[in-house]
Amino acid sequence: MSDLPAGWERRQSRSSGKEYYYNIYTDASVWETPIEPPAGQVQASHLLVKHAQSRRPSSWKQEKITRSKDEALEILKNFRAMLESKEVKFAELASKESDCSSARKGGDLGIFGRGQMQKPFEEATYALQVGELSQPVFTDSGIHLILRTA
Ligand SMILES: O=C(N[C@H](Cc1nc2ccccc2[nH]1)C(=O)O)c1cc2ccccc2s1
Repeated sequence: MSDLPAGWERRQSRSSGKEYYYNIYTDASVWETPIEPPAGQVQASHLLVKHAQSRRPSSWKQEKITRSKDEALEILKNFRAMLESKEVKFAELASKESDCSSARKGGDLGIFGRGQMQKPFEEATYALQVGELSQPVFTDSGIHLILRTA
């Protein structure tokens, strides 16, 4: 049986009996078999809070984002406290609150290598251990919480 990347569990759907996969870090469930990223590549989920100075101050959540950068940081710090206290799971919170279109996938960005994401985001992700949640990370898109998942 192919072993799964760290953090993933194989489960059986009670309704369909089909096998699915559950990630213990994000609480995300997916049908497709998770794969280990190729050497030198990583996988991460994130929750993005945009602000008026974001490169694109608009999202699926809010057509015109007017909050200040300081307000965005306060909001994100509150989300981080909720995640740390296990009050809410990452995928659930990101799906409701992230200003990135990856919200519809619980914040999952998939596998990426160096040179693909904005530098502050890349550096922060590569510095995390698998399963670790970042401090707030600032990019031109806004302010992020990053959870490295592989
Ligand atoms: O750049 C994206 N979305 C932008 C916001 C954003 N800016 C980012 C900067 C670094 C990493 C993720 C980021 N997401 C938007 O919706 O305005 C991406 C969305 C998605 C969705 C699925 C997989 C990768 C990506 S990258």
